[in-house]
Amino acid sequence: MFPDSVPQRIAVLGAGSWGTTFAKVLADAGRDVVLWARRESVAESIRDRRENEQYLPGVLLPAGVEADTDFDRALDGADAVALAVPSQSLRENMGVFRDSLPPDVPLISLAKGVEIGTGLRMSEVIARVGHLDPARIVVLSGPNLAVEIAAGRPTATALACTDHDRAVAVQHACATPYFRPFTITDVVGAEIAGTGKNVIALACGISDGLGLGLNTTASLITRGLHEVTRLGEALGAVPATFAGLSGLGDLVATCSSPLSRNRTLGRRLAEGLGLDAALAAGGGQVAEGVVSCRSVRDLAHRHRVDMPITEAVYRVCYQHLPPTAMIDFMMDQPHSPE
Ligand SMILES: NC(=O)c1ccc[n+]([C@@H]2O[C@H](COP(=O)([O-])OP(=O)(O)OC[C@H]3O[C@@H](n4cnc5c(N)ncnc54)[C@H](O)[C@@H]3O)[C@@H](O)[C@H]2O)c1
Ligand SMILES: O=P(O)(O)OC[C@H](O)CO
Repeated sequence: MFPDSVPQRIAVLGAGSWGTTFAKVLADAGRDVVLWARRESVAESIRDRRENEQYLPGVLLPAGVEADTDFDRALDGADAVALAVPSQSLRENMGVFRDSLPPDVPLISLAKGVEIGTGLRMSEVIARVGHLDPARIVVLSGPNLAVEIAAGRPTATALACTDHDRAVAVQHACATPYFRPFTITDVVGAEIAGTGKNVIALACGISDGLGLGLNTTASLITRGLHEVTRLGEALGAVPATFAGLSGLGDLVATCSSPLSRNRTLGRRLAEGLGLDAALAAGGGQVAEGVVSCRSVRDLAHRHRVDMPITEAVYRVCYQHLPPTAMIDFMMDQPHSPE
C-alpha cells in the first residue's frame, strides 16, 4: 500500500545534526527537501559543498536537499514540515513559523524534551503555540544517533500520532533501506520515553567516566526504564511503549554509544569538568538531558512519581553533588520490591 497522501515536498526546520540527517533520510526516500538553517554559513556550506560542515561534517548530502535561510521560502508548497530545533527554543521558533505553516499538513516533531516551566511535551508546545489540531503532529523517536544514520547504518524508529493514517503517510515518506519507521498511537509514551532517556544516558556517562562496570550501566538502564515508565503511566502513556523503539530501543542506544552527546557529557562531568565547561566541550551541540533532568524532575514532583536517577542527575548538574556521591545517593535509596 502506498497512500495518496504521502508528502512529496518536505520542509525541515533546523539544520543541526538531526535536522540535516533527517533531511538526508527524506531525500534518500525520494522526497524533495528544503532544509531551513538559521545561519547563512550553514546554508551556504550545504548549497556550495553539499555538506553541513558545522553539524554533520564528512557527510555528502544528496541533491534532493536544498538549503535556505528564509523559512517562508522553505515552507512554500511544503506538504509536510519537520521541526528540528532544540526543545527549549521550540516555543520561540513556532511563534515565528506559525503564520507561514501550510494548513492541514503533518508536522513531524523531532526534538526530545519537556519544556521548562510549563512541563509541556513538544507536541503540546507545537499544538498550543501553532493553534493546531494535535492529530496533525507526528512524533518521531527511537534509537536514532544521527551520525550512524547519516552513514547509512540501519536503524528503526517509531512514528507516534493519534491519527494512524497520518503516521502511515509519514512512514511512507521517510522509509529507506536503512531507516525503518514503525507507527504507534501513544504520543505521550513516545515523548516521555525520548525525554527521560537523555537523563538516564547522562547517568550512564557519569558511571562510565568513573570507571564503573557494565553491571552499573545495566542497572541504570533497567532502573532508568522503570522510573521513566512510571512517569509515563502517571501521564497516561501506554506501558508497552516503553518496551518499544522509542523506549528501551532509544535508551539502550543512547546509554551505550560514545556518539551520544548526553552520555559524553556525563563522562566529562565524571572526569571533573564543571557543567559549563562540559557543555562547552560539546562544541555547542545540544545535550537535552541537562535541561530535561530539571523539567522531568518537576513533572515527577507534580505527579508524585519517585525518580531517583533523575533526581541524582539533577543534583550533579545543579546542586554540585559530586559524581561519586551520585552513585552513593542511588545506592542508599530505601529498599523496595523491584
Ligand atoms: N543528533 C541526534 O542524534 C538526534 C537524534 C534524535 C533526536 N535528536 C533531537 O533533535 C533535537 C535537535 O538536536 P540536534 O542534534 O539537531 O542538535 P544540534 O545541536 O546538532 O543542532 C541544533 C540546531 O538548532 C539550532 N538552534 C539552536 N538554538 C536555536 C534557536 N534558539 N532557534 C532556532 N534554532 C536554534 C542550531 O543552529 C542548530 O541548527 C534535540 O531535541 C535532540 O535531542 C537528536
Ligand atoms: O546524542 P544524544 O545523546 O543527543 O542522543 C541522540 C538521539 O536522541 C539518540 O536516539
